[in-house]
Amino acid sequence: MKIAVLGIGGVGGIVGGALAKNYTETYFYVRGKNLDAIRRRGLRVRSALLGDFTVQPKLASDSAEELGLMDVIFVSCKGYNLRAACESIAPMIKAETLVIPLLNGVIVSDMMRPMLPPCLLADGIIRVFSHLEQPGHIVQSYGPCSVILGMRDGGIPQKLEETAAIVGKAGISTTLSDDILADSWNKYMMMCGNSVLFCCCDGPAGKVREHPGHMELVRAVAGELIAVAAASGVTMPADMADRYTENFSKLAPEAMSSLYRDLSGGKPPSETELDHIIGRMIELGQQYGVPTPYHKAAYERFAAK
Ligand SMILES: NC(=O)C1=CN([C@@H]2O[C@H](COP(=O)(O)OP(=O)(O)OC[C@H]3O[C@@H](n4cnc5c(N)ncnc54)[C@H](OP(=O)(O)O)[C@@H]3O)[C@@H](O)[C@H]2O)C=CC1
Ligand SMILES: CC(C)(CO)C(=O)C(=O)O
Repeated sequence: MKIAVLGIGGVGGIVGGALAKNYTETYFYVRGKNLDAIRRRGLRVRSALLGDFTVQPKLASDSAEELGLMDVIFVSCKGYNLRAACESIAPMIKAETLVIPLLNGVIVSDMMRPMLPPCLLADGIIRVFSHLEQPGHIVQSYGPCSVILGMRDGGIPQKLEETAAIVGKAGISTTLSDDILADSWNKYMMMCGNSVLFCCCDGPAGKVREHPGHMELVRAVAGELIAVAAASGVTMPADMADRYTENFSKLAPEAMSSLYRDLSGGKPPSETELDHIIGRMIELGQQYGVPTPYHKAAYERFAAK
């Protein structure tokens, strides 16, 4: 099976690096200085989980035509690049190609379906902290790296099973899920909910917790997510709001999400995942007639900057 990874940044770099080291039919869709560096010196990975190594994939290219048709494509760009990324990989897709987004967000496959030619489209959820240190150099300095893969309809096609086995053998703990909708909402709840809280209070977890009445705020944000999930047909566990509130109370005071880090660091909102993460929740709320006032407040606080 030919497996391509689009976007050799924090996520694509660790997944692509692990694959290239362990699986010969690995291809990178990568561009710019990153492509130049990988062509010259290979991809250097410094990972708390996988160790330090340098690898060359079978081929690294910014040309879909040169890479050719693929059996599997992991998509690991940021949300604001998703449409362009889907257009870029179209020539690599045949009807049997399995496309797996690893982006944050909720059921990203729903967003991608109209952007792609007919293909098998899965959802992927990755838990990792990794980044592109400099062109051709990926760092995962601490923590685990795990992936959950599944199809929106709950089925597990053979190609997904084979892909999970290959990623697992490459050292990344990989689970197949027959309820990826619930898994996706579960991670989104944390990523989106936390980002809303950081944005509303304009600070990390410690600053949110300094606010009098912050417990009510945390519960209200969780409530919006749970209500929209329910309206879309996904029932979260009955104690979800309690679990979410408890987990938030345990975050390190300096904890923040990548979205809030980007926004508070002054990146233009269009170069962050504000629309992809918080904007999407507002859209889903509108679609299902569920009010999302805290998501709107967080969004508006940064959208106009
Ligand atoms: N980093 C992490 O620890 C985690 C990230 N995530 C999520 O994973 C997703 C990816 O994040 P992350 O890896 O950090 O992002 P990065 O910005 O580090 O990497 C994204 C890469 O995609 C490349 N890219 C974008 N569009 C294209 C394209 N059309 N063709 C080729 N390459 C392209 C970018 O290249 P270029 O610079 O040329 O645009 C960049 O190298 C996000 O949704 C994020 O929220 C989820 C869990 C953890
Ligand atoms: C949830 C977390 C912190 C790590 O997976 C993340 O995805 C992010 O902040 O972008």
